[in-house]
Amino acid sequence: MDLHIDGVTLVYPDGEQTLTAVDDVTLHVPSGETTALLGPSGSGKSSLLAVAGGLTRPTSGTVTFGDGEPVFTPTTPPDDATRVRLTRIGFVFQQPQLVPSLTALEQLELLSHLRGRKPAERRARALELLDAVGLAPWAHKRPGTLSGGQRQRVAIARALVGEPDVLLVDEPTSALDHERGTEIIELVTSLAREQDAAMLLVTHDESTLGSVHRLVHLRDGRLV
Ligand SMILES: Nc1ncnc2c1ncn2[C@@H]1O[C@H](COP(=O)(O)OP(=O)(O)OP(=O)(O)O)[C@@H](O)[C@H]1O
Repeated sequence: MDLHIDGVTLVYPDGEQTLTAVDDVTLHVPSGETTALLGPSGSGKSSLLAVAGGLTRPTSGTVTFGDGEPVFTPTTPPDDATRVRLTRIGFVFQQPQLVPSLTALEQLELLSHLRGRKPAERRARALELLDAVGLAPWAHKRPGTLSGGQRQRVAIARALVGEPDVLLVDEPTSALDHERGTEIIELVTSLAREQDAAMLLVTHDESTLGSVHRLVHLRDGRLV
């Protein structure tokens, strides 16, 4: 489903003053495509992703999926935002943020459970995705015995397990070497395309971006 960010501004309180982290950004990511968001440190990339994912309410502007009503606005109640996050958005963060005591398979099954899937469906879907990210042989391993790249693959599979409309990915390769980083970006872009999810990817590293559809640059909170 398409992701529409329309006229989004995010202002943080900053002592006596305010700081405009995102300044009137309008961005459209078509279903099945990946847009990479580049820009120097502090330019507002993570802030824009937080608004797109309903983690932070915009000060003004809206976020809409497909041609429905806006899902995130300055007045969206927190419970509504939580429900949209759980059912329609997949997140991949810089650190995989896996549960240490759960196996790769269980990490995915837990999320499916939270999304209300039936047990038999959960297992089949989790195994299918672990296979898609090349981790079928590691399905019963816990995060402590996986490599950094393998852990990030589990996080990608987990983000996709609920068939999200929108996939939001923040610097997924910062803990990996260049070759692993390129592989991870290619993998997540191709899975998003297969599932018809609109994907917004934040990164510093332009050299890993051969597989994305569009690059946009942010500077001082504005698209340039
Ligand atoms: N919770 C917050 N409260 C106040 N100011 C914030 C908050 N989060 C971020 N900022 C400020 O907003 C601006 C944009 O930060 P943001 O983290 O979005 O940038 P970024 O482009 O993602 O940076 P990086 O590449 O270093 O992660 C910065 O000036 C930052 O200091």
